Amino acid sequence: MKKGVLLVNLGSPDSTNPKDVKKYLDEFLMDPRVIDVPFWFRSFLVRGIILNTRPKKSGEAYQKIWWDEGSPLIVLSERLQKKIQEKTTVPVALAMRYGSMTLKKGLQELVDQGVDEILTIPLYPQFAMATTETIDVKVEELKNEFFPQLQITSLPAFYNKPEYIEVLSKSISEKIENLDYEHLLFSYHGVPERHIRKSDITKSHCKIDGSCCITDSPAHEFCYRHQCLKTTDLVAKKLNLQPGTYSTSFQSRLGFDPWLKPPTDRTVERMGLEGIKKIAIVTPAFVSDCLETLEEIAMEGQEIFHEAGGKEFTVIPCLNDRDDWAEVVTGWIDRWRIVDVKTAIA
Ligand SMILES: C=CC1=C(C)c2cc3[nH]c(cc4nc(cc5[nH]c(cc1n2)c(C)c5CCC(=O)O)C(CCC(=O)O)=C4C)c(C)c3C=C
Ligand SMILES: [Fe+2]
Ligand SMILES: [Fe+2]
Repeated sequence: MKKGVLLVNLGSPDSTNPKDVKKYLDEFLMDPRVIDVPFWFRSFLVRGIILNTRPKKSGEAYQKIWWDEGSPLIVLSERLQKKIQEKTTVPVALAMRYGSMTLKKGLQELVDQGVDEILTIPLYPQFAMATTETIDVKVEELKNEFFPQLQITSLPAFYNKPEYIEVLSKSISEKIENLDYEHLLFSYHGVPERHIRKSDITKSHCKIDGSCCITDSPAHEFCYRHQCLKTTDLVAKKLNLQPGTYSTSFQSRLGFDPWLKPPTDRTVERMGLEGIKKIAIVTPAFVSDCLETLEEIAMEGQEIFHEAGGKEFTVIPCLNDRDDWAEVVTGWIDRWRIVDVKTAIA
């Protein structure tokens, strides 16, 4: 069998034009694993309310971060794919869960190169319904409909893998080692609390309180909150961060349901109001810099901090196409090529 790899990231609109943003947001927000309510209600919320105003606002936000080559998330993912391809003999393609760089095209690209066994690598460190699960489900649908001959496996979330923690920690220490910061904030993309309960395979563990995510349970394999807290904890141990000098928050809330807490914007504001002058912020739910890091954190977050009295706001870049990160992913691919997926990421 000939093996190939499909890297998968979230996707971006084709341009910052509100028409393109609307098309992209429609596909994204109509995904039942992103807005997980019955179809009629999702349709009413997304097509009847959100898409009337959001595309213009989001288009303006995208304009602030857009590069000459296109969306940062896409360009950075392409650079990573090229670097990995230079390091391995296995064909490596790239696709997005939403937008024009579809999963179908990515799978087809590998099939055209004679590949019949594929490892998909969702470029998300932590499992969530709205990240890893939606990719796995869509790939399965496409396999059943168009590529029944393919054997496909998915790389599980790597939130706690030593080689990932090592490069993430290194990327942070490079930025903060000579920095006189007072607090390091780990800001993860938020999800509605309901998503966490739905993903609880034990149906009894997740209380979304101070204890469940640090009490051993099989639920953790699919608990986004546990996995975010664990990533923070492992990095803190690696960097020898002292208690009280770092914390975790969740950004990008949308809608009125309860989302994971504490929210990043309120946390940053509170720190400024409490007299903290210098903070550093890292965004480990994102492997590539994107709207959520370049605009929501580096621009909006910084403004909120300054308005609340803060002075220095240092944003740590995502792993993007760092050489050591490309090496780590290539290591997983090569171990999968020689043995299997469990060994690859053991
Ligand atoms: C109900 C809404 C959303 C959920 C749940 C959600 C989860 C989620 N998203 C990411 C990663 C990214 N999200 C990005 C943009 C973005 N996210 C939402 C909504 C939800 N995300 C919206 C509406 C948008 C679009 C922008 C906007 O209008 O504000 C991006 C950036 C994409 C880019 O082109 O740069 C990323 C990346 C994760 C990891 C996640 C769950 C863990
Ligand atoms: Fe999102
Ligand atoms: Fe939990």
